[in-house]
Amino acid sequence: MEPLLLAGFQCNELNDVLSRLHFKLHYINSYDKQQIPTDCALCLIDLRKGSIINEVNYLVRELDPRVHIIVLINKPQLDNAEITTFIAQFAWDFCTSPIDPERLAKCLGHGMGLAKLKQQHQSTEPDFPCNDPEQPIIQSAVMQQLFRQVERVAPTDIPVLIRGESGTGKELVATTLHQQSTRKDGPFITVNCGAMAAGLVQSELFGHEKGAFTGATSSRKGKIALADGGTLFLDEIGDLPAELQVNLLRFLQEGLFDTVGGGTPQSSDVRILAATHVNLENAIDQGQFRLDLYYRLNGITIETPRLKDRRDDIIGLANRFIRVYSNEYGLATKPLSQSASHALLNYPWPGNVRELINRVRRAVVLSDTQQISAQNLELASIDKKRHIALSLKTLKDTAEKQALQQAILIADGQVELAASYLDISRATFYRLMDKHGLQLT
Ligand SMILES: Nc1ncnc2c1ncn2[C@@H]1O[C@H](COP(=O)(O)OP(=O)(O)OP(=O)(O)O)[C@@H](O)[C@H]1O
Repeated sequence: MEPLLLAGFQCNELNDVLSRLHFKLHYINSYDKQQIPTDCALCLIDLRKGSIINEVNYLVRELDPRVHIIVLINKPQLDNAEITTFIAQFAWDFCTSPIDPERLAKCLGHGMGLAKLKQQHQSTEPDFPCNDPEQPIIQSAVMQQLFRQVERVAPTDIPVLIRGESGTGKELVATTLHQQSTRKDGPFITVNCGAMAAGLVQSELFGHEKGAFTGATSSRKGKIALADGGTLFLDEIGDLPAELQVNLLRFLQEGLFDTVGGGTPQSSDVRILAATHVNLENAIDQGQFRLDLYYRLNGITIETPRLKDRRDDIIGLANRFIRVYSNEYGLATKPLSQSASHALLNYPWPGNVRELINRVRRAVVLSDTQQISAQNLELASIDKKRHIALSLKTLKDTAEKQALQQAILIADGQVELAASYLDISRATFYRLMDKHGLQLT
């Protein structure tokens, strides 16, 4: 029987549902590591009293990152930023009061089954589902959804605008669109509109004839002509100079373009994909990007999410890159330590997947123990800082709660008097009682 970890339970209301499930119930009331069964795959946390949020923040850090967490809350708590942040960061699912026993039972059964499957699979294969180093890691629901969209759009010739922060995988999406299209045997040509020298952009994109300018000793094909029969990927499209925006627009409208110094319009059969990390609508408002070009490029939009918004991909990606760089440098492939996994999952990743790659590559080279540690990833101090901040907050909250309890006791349950002992108003006293889930007995 699998242990179901239950945290924060203070009432018997759910005993019926829980007894129907064939799990070994394991209640914990303090949040230290010793109490957590090592083989638990599912954890149900009752946050309806709200006051244990700091403690459960500790708890989840002690859990194996593959443990599924299900949270119970009251509907109004959806307005509480601390609680919604916790749910967004850690929960696999949540149920709101009044709890529907059928829904909860299904949720627990499903959560346990899936978590067990993941644990079994990942213990033999760290970066399920994708073992092939050429294939993207798509374990999060949001990336699975994105790649389903890619699959549907790829076989069409509709232009696609890929938007997302730097390092989120825009180029990866573009290459996948090409590989899954009918043009896959044709060329895939990338133009980085931000990286081309201003004077050469025109010739890079459209090509030039012999003698078109000083130094043009022979004629040369541009990227548009080179992409004939395949895909042209215009990266950082927001950086394309205004003059070239006009020429590109003409090509997109008429299929024709002029080489530099050439007299006869040329044609090329290409599918256009474009990517941007800047907000093109703002660029349009500021007169830096043409609205008509925007419409031409934006047949379909695909948004690549930030890494911090797809936590389920982080461990799979890290394992992938550990393997890639261990092979590249001829080193043993090491697993991530528990603290390294937690640090990876808690870090905000401003540089997205590219930053993850850099940290893992460094860690692979620097690690001199059996496992890759948070220190090797240069995330140890960040993790510690969070611990200190959390413990300070927990200490403050605990002291506050104790002071309230003592004041109620000494004042014999008279709120006015208890509030005056603590030098706070009656309203504040009630608010704090609510925060800590205290009641007058
Ligand atoms: N899901 C994924 N699976 C495997 N590798 C990934 C994934 N997403 C991104 N990467 C890798 O991360 C790196 C950065 O991705 P990519 O270059 O596609 O990002 P980008 O959004 O185009 O970045 P930029 O805007 O800086 O050009 C690449 O090496 C890419 O292969």
